[in-house]
Amino acid sequence: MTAAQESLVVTNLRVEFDGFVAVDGVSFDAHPGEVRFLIGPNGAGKTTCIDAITGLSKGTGSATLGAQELLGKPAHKTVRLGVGRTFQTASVFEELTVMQNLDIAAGLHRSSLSLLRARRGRDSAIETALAETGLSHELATPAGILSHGQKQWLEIAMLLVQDAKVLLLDEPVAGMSLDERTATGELLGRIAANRVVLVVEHDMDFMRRFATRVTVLHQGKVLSEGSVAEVQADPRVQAVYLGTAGAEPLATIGM
Ligand SMILES: Nc1ncnc2c1ncn2[C@@H]1O[C@H](COP(=O)(O)OP(=O)(O)OP(=O)(O)O)[C@@H](O)[C@H]1O
Repeated sequence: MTAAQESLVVTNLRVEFDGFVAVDGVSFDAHPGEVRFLIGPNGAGKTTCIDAITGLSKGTGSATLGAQELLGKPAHKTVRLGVGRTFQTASVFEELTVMQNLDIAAGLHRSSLSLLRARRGRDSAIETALAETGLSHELATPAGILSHGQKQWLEIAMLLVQDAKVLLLDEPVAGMSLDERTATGELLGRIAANRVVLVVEHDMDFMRRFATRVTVLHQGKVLSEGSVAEVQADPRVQAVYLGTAGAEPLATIGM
């Protein structure tokens, strides 16, 4: 796969819903080679940031991938520019096999009938995505009976097959076992080598283990940014996680 080494740069992003400012002047950047985390208590504006970047919500300010402005583009054009995302609930085709899901992602324009037939040859992007995500032994498995973790990995594999330059992952380890979380963290580290990987996550243990850089949002604004150690040591972050309903207690996040 040949994803370009372009960075995602978000500048002064603002999203308003009927007068309520959900994202208020947020700036951050994410580069290939790092596993970037966006954390914050419930309602901090994390998902809304991703929605704005991917064209699902209207935002002002700027979000660029290389020289391309993403804001204001419809969602399908953002996808074509190489920006892929996953949702908290995996959105795979449950009745189709792993291979058929990947075929669809690869945009191989086959008839419905041929999609239902076992395939002989596989293209190299699919081979690589299968190997990366550890799904090579599940080719013929209907996606609906994959484990929760495997469904998330299939979604990631679908983005890899599309050669996404940016992967925006919304709570990718929610509901996963500890082993699946570890496997996911290791997967993210591998695929981030030449792509932008931005993870929205509530799981603080996962964040501590796998984040290379973290932005903390609170009430629509950037509260803190830095390495895991830096944001954990930031008294403003500690105060938010101590005093905000819905946030995990400090003991859980190790602050
Ligand atoms: N379509 C919408 N219309 C109105 N308000 C919205 C809409 N989407 C989000 N919001 C509000 O914007 C704020 C930020 O929501 P968002 O989902 O981005 O937070 P979050 O940090 O992702 O939270 P969580 O961790 O709970 O998913 C919340 O107060 C939410 O209720």
